Amino acid sequence: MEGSSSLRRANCGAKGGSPGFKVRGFMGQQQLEDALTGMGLVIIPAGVPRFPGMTRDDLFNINAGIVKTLCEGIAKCCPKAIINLISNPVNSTVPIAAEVFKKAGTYDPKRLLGVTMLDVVRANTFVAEVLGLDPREVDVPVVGGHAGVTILPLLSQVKPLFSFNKEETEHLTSRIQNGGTEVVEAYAAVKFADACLQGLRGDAGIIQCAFVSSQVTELPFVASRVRLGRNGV
Ligand SMILES: NC(=O)c1ccc[n+]([C@@H]2O[C@H](COP(=O)([O-])OP(=O)(O)OC[C@H]3O[C@@H](n4cnc5c(N)ncnc54)[C@H](O)[C@@H]3O)[C@@H](O)[C@H]2O)c1
Ligand SMILES: O=C(O)C[C@H](O)C(=O)O
Repeated sequence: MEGSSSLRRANCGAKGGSPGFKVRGFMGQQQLEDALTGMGLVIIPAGVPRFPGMTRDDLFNINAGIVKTLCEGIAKCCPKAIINLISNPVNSTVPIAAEVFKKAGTYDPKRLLGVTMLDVVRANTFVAEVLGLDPREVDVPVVGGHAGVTILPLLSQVKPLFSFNKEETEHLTSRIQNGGTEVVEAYAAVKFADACLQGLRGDAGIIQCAFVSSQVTELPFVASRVRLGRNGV
């Protein structure tokens, strides 16, 4: 077995038990072929996530190798599968997968996709906030890549149509481009608060935790200062 690597495989149409599918687990390089053989869709979220202060590019050295290995397995065991790459940096893991498939002679650009839907969901949410609408009523086309300035929200094409001024356009573009960083920092803050609460168990006294975002200063929930008492109050 190789570390904590794990692969999950869902079989649609299995009999009995859960309605319509069952999940099986596989571990390590030696079970990779069993996990992949016969698959029509492979979704890859394997690899390390980033921490505050990191860019997605900082994940390249580890995740590139993981994606390469998995794609070599796909080329061998399920060359016709549709591949959804979630592992970051998506801007690089998709080209890595493409090169693996080209080398194996199985490359089909229509079956290789980088997952960037979060950019669209966040764009709809942030624009809806400005317009005072439900995000489900808003449609913001987002093109380009999945990192910083490569994420390009087409604010002139928003539905319902709206003409944003320069300040709104700059604010929304920046927030959409940095939405992932916002989430990474908020998640770290929540984990930190949780660790503080765990640490308080059985302790008398009060500790103070400062959550200071390095990049996103507008967000009250990221750049907040919390005072935690013995019961987390
Ligand atoms: N494209 C997107 O929209 C998007 C969204 C969220 C996360 N991500 C990226 O997805 C990746 C995973 O993020 P996460 O938050 O789920 O991390 P996580 O640490 O919660 O999960 C990663 C999983 O990968 C597994 N893993 C590690 N090495 C592996 C290997 N060699 N083979 C198979 N599995 C392996 C780990 O055991 C773990 O279960 C990160 O690179 C993150 O940046 C992308
Ligand atoms: O930003 C990240 O590191 C995770 C993911 O790519 C995201 O956009 O939320």
